Amino acid sequence: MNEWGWTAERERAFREVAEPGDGFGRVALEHTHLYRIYTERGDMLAEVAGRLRHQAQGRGDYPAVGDWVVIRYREADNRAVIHGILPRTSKFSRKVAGNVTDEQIVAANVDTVFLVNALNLDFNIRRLERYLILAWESGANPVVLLTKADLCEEAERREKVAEAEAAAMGVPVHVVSAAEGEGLAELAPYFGQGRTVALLGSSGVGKSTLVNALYGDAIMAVSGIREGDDKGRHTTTHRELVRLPGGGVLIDTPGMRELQLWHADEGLGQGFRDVEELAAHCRFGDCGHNREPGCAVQEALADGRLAADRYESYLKLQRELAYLARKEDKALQLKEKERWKKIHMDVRRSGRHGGE
Ligand SMILES: Nc1nc2c(ncn2[C@@H]2O[C@H](COP(=O)(O)OP(=O)(O)OP(=O)(O)O)[C@@H](O)[C@H]2O)c(=O)[nH]1
Ligand SMILES: [Zn+2]
Repeated sequence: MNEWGWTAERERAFREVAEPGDGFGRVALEHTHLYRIYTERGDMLAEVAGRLRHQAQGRGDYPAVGDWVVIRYREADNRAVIHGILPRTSKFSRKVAGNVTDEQIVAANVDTVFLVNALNLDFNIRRLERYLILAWESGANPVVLLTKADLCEEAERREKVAEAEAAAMGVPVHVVSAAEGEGLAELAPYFGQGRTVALLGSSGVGKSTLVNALYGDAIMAVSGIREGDDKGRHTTTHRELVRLPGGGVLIDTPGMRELQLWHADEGLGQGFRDVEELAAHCRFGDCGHNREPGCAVQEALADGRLAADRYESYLKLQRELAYLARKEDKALQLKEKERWKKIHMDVRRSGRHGGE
């Protein structure tokens, strides 16, 4: 299973919890109540054990694409039952739709996340900053991909690369053209044996085209068995985690396309290390960076070491995160209130029974 990302560290974690006869697998797809997983015995369907379901406190406690799970084989129907999830080395999560702030994992155990931006018209440095925050928060290593190089003049390209490098602060930046195959060879190191890569980027930046280019002609071999649908046409078997023919594992889930900033204070700090480092030099620990004397941020803004629009962007993201945190707080308070109401009712109900 090494080619799927199984490591000695995961083996140790598995040994700690596994019982004799247990196996392990990696989640490739989530259906409504079923998971498609890769195991030592091949590709199979798995369901979540009742106990795991009862212990789950939120959706984040359920398996997600990319997870390594502890399973028990069910010989009778060649399925498996998932009994546990091994510790995640990284995770991308989003809020569950609706009011209550619950976490849904959209991809787990990602080593490298490609932050995909197109070099033509929709290149946007502010969006890249958001992606970087998300990436730092996830625990995966970000890599910036600037796609559609063939649609961008040389001079403009250099300028955009410089902008991206400034925002990315040490994160590698690669220029590629999936259409012309340019720059793809540079990406090979991220697809070493068992290394997992996920893609993050808005619609139309060229993610699917890039995936196809990375697969090369082998896409059919990777997708595995062809299944006939009821109209008699042939479709490939859908998986959200697949192995590339040259090595490496690729995660491409729709959920990755709907990621929002959430619980990203740490990511914000890492994505804007320049601002945070300046702030650490302000005279006052609680400096609001407005008109306080000895404000290192204002000084840097004044002498141009910190660009005004970058600082604006930082403030905007900080406000956004604070807003989300307040919203979540409210949701939690409501949930707590509901819980107490229910306990109260249960107590009353049992009291009434007791009096009969
Ligand atoms: N010229 C050029 N066009 C490209 C390149 N990569 C993708 N495109 C085109 O850009 C359009 C969008 O590409 P997709 O690969 O579908 O983009 P995506 O990011 O997967 O979009 P979603 O599936 O909506 O998330 C398509 O018309 C592609 O042909 C490239 O390197 N050069
Ligand atoms: Zn300050």
